[in-house]
Amino acid sequence: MTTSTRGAAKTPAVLVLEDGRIFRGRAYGAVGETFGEAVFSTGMTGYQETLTDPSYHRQVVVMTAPHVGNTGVNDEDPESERIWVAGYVVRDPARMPSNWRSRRSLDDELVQQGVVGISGVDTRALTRHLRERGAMRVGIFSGEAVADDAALLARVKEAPQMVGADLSAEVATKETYVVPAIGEKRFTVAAVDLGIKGMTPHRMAERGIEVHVLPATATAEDVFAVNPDGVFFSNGPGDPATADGPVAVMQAVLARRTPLFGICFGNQILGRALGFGTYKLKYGHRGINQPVQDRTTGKVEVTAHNHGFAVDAPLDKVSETPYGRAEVSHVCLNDQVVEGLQLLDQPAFSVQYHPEAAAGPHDAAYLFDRFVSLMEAERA
Ligand SMILES: NC(=O)CC[C@H](N)C(=O)O
Repeated sequence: MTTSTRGAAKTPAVLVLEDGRIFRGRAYGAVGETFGEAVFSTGMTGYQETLTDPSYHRQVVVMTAPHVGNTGVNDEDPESERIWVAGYVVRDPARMPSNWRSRRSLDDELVQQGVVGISGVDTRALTRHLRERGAMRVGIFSGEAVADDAALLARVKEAPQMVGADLSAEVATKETYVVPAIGEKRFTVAAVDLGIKGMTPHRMAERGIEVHVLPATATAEDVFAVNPDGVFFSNGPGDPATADGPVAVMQAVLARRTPLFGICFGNQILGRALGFGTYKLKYGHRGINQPVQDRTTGKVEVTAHNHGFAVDAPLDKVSETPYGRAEVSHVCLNDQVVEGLQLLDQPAFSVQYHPEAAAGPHDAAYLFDRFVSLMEAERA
């Protein structure tokens, strides 16, 4: 591994997809090797939020925006304590970052955190390949890790798959912590951390909520011990089909009829708790300009997404579930994928996308207000 970005920029690197397609470029960030699921993000801004989103654990992120790193790295925008992406693929890294908040270059930050990346890749061709063939395993190799292509391909094929991956406990807090309400405290929420982003409790705190963030392994007793007005299930990495523990906790919350809100992985958990299945999308939704319709109001919002799986629920009818009637409340207008669920007989709902908007448009901020309204109604 090198700490000299200047040196790394000259180090050859190779990206090997599991179907044998190979892209050559130069080392970006740390020199070495890494493996993960290759996914692409179409966000033109917000690379710090992307890199530090725990939902990207074990994924190698390909940026479709051609210039990355232009605004450097600041201390305000990270969504967690560290970079979580397994690897980073860019076309043309900034040679000279410039922004009033910038503290260091993205290249240096990747080196410091040991994140292996590659630059100089035709990210448009790579993205088209992933759109056609679907998300798949990938390896990035630079420096001494470079070997003959067949040997590298064999190693990529040995890497773990995303289907069946149970990853929340690897990224979530080990200890409960409290994010205090900003201003007057109005509600207490128990938030089950499956890979939570920092902006999520912040958006609740802004609304007078004291947020108790609990580990992914929290039991229903742990959740109720907080005496919550509402319960929240966060975003997170991995395959929702493996999340039996959080599904059981959510079912206990539904049985008590405590107001409930879920984001992303939390939406998938609600789907499973209601008896729906989940499935892997061909190449997922990752970006900050995805059009979603709120079917309860008819309004279309532009939203931030990061999901590779989705809930399999009927779009055209109300479903009977063990917890009363449920319906699909939000749908993605690009591909009709389920983007939200709501119960009709009790205060519970979730969305597959990111109303905390870090990074992303703020169109969906009203969902935090909807959660507050459910808690208000329960109290009235
Ligand atoms: N951001 C998330 O919560 C992602 C959820 C899940 N890991 C998926 O890929 O669909």
